[in-house]
Amino acid sequence: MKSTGLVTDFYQISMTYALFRLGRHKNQVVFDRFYRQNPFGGGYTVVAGLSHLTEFVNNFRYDEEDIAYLRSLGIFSEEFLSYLAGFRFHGDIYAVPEGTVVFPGELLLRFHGTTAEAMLMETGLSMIMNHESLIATKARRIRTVVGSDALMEFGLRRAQGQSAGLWGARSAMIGGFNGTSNVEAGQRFHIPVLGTMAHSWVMSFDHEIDAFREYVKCYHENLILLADTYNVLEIGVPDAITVFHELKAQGKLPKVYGIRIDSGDLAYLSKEAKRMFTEAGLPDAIISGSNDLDEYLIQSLKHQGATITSWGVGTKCITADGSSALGGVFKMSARWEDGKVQPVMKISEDVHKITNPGIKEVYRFYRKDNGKMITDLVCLQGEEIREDRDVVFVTEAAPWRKKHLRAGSFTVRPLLKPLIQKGKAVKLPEISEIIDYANQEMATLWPEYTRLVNPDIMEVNLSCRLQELKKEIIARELADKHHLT
Ligand SMILES: Nc1ncnc2c1ncn2[C@@H]1O[C@H](COP(=O)(O)OP(=O)(O)OP(=O)(O)O)[C@@H](O)[C@H]1O
Ligand SMILES: O=P(O)(O)OC[C@H]1O[C@H](OP(=O)(O)OP(=O)(O)O)[C@H](O)[C@@H]1O
Ligand SMILES: O=C(O)c1cccnc1
Repeated sequence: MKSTGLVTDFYQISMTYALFRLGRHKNQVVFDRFYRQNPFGGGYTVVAGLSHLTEFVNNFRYDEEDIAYLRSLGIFSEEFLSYLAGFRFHGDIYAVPEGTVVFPGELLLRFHGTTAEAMLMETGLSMIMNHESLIATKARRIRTVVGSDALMEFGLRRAQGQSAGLWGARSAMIGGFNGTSNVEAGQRFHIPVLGTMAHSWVMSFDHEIDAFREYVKCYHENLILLADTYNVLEIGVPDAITVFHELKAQGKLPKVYGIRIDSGDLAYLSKEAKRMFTEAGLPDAIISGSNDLDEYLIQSLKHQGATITSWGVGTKCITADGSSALGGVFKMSARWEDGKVQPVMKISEDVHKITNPGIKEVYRFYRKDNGKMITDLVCLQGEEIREDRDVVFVTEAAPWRKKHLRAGSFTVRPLLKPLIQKGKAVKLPEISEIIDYANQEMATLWPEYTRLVNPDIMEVNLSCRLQELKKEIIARELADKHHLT
């Protein structure tokens, strides 16, 4: 596999070089990954990207041609270039598993390594997780409105590049799609490849009915005929009915058969088509719909009584229409000084940009009686969280607001799991397990958090000890700044 060492921003390499010259590149640090705002104005984000991330880390090295290119810039010493030539990640990464539903401000990934490792790898790590989590989230929004209908990912032709199409298709599966038209994704990730037929097939014949007849001679299952090349209700549906009657007479009508409508008024056309199929004795015919669909259009079509139960979604999912990026960030939270760990934080004029210091864990609380999610807690490593003790959450911005959980009324689990240990990736779950887990995760959220517009936002709590540590660091920094000590 190609090396990924150059998949970074130039400043990461120039800073690493400067640290190298100072002899500080091997200092140990901890970085946190989190995001500040849900995409699409929604109530959550779905984590995706860890499989790609482990590939990225495994291949993070500088090959001869990478070194030759860096040498050609005429900036770096030979000593530094030979350090890069031997560079490998030896640290640890803990991450919230793919398919987990997460919220703004909470810790999603904790990176332990040298300063050089953190700097060189930050950009690629963020790029992968921001992209794939964004697509998984868009897909999940679409899944929440289609219910149990079939959902096909059709976006490759409109994806922003091959890699976005490939990894986007995998992310869409984590977000709840049933399969993809992207054949490379089927091969790489063992996910179902699905599809119907294009106008080019119908237009390769003089008459639409010939195109349908030849297709059903060749294929005997999943016979979804594209019915809108000429006129859905006057030509497409009658032709499909004729062909399905012919198959029925031969005892060859499969379980899955029907039409796809890709233009016009999808509500009206699908209702009429369903009526025509039913009157023709084909009530099981599936009506599939596509054409620039997204979660809002599908919701509207359902409200209009559309009879579509199989949805093809391309452009709007693969390009994450409505939110061009997930703004996940990667910030230092601790560093080692003279063998001792020092919590650090970014103090900003903009209160939203203040970070949380120290080595932290994140816990999720569920109601014991119905399994629904209650809240999340970010705390310092070593804080004891137990199901047999009461827990009190204190709102950071309004300390008079307290929420009590009685011992025995909740279950709790840590969200971060080891992803890379001493530079080696742990075995990740199969995609089918990730998909099952993602579906279970969503089921723990009340619908108030999953509605498309103005959803409730799950509160992420900071433990009292973490809040204290933050206050201490801020007070110390401000005192230093104003020479008060
Ligand atoms: N009943 C409906 N209510 C709301 N929007 C609909 C309805 N039916 C279709 N749409 C959506 O309206 C948009 C425009 O549909 P239209 O058939 O005009 O598409 P088009 O892109 O012009 O057609 P074509 O794909 O043939 O070029 C599409 O996104 C389509 O999914
Ligand atoms: O609409 P999307 O959600 O992106 O789904 C994928 C689209 O790709 C195909 O269209 P094609 O490229 O043939 O062009 P068309 O829009 O003219 O049908 C297909 O017929 C869908 O309309
Ligand atoms: O299989 C299909 O129907 C399909 C595939 C890609 C794009 N549009 C439709």
